[in-house]
Amino acid sequence: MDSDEFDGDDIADEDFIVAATQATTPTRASSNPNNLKNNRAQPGVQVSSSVSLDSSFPQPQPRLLRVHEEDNSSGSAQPSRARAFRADLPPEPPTHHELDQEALKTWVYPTNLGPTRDYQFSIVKNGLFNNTLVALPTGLGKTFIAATVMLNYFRWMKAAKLIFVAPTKPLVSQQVDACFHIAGIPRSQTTLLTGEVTPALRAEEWNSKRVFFMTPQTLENDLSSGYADPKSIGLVVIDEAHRATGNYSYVKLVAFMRRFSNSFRILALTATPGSKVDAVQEVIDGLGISYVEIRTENSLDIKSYVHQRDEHIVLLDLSDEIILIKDLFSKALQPLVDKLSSQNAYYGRDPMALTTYGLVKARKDWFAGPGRNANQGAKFMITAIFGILTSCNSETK
Ligand SMILES: Nc1ncnc2c1ncn2[C@@H]1O[C@H](COP(=O)(O)OP(=O)(O)OP(=O)(O)O)[C@@H](O)[C@H]1O
Repeated sequence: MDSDEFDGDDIADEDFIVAATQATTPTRASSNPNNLKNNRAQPGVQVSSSVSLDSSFPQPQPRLLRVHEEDNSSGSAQPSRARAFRADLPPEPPTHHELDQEALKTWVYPTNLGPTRDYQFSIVKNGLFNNTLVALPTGLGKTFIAATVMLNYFRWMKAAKLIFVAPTKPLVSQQVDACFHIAGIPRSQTTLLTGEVTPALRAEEWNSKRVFFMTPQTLENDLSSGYADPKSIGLVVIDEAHRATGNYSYVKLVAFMRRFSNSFRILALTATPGSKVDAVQEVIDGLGISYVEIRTENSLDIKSYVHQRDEHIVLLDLSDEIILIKDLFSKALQPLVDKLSSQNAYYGRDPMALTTYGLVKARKDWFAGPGRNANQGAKFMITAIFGILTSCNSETK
């Protein structure tokens, strides 16, 4: 997991908590889109004995707990936190996805990694029924959590597509592995779609497969070029979700999907949610998050799983090639940065010192201040420049 946070500050654990608790989660209907039978204010859960999945699942079977959702108000393993006035909302229309009514009665939880960890169980439980942002320090099993949520949506939905997106191919491959080995999602139903896959094969895969592992850019392309039908998507798992700000693909693809469908679940995962309220809020707003699960290394329920780190910092000089690339990048971006500066929209002059958060904030400030009375042309230009610099900035970090 890389550590590119918004402003390059070291993030203090207290800041995580303060930022996440001060950020607000929207309660609009779209944050809770599926209206699955289980998609109501969270009832208590009961854990029955271990059972295996139905016979359509491949061997070797993962060991699973089968959990029955029951309408009881007692016995909840975890007290439900702020259920944000959901009862005040009008009933949601039923989902258009075809559901397996029998499978909907339970959700399953793999136990083949070892004893159940309470924090993972609780995060999975909430992630299944809410559009959730999970902030969990590195190495504590986000991959497992994602695989388990994917497994349940795979069972519940008969034909809907389930998508895992991560910014790099290695992160995508790690999840493919977990879905096969931990969750036992059938290999025949999954595909890893990189940019190199030919258009003909892409169309074929979108027609025949159910579980997709991709980078956000490839998903964005497939949605806009019509290979992927946004209405067919039932779950999107977003890794490295702290990137979901500004013009980054994550935000664009979720916005695009919501134009066609409100009936898909979002599970967003990150180890570095951002230390500022605004930054976390932007991720929440950008993805339509309705629930936040946040842990730091000091959280009581994860403390015993956090290993002491032995850190040796080795500073390496940049290679000549990297220095040349940085130089060229900097020269290419300089005119844009100068333009912003001449419009009083950004005060820094060094393209390599830009930060995503700084750009987002400067854009907001400009529109609220100097740019408020600017003509339409100037507004378009400033928006375009901020857009280009934000996406280039993600690449240079
Ligand atoms: N419940 C569990 N029991 C035993 N081992 C586990 C459990 N959950 C996760 N692990 C193991 O912990 C290790 C780290 O898990 P994983 O890679 O999912 O963490 P992560 O939070 O995704 O890390 P990163 O932030 O680096 O992506 C893996 O070897 C995984 O098998």
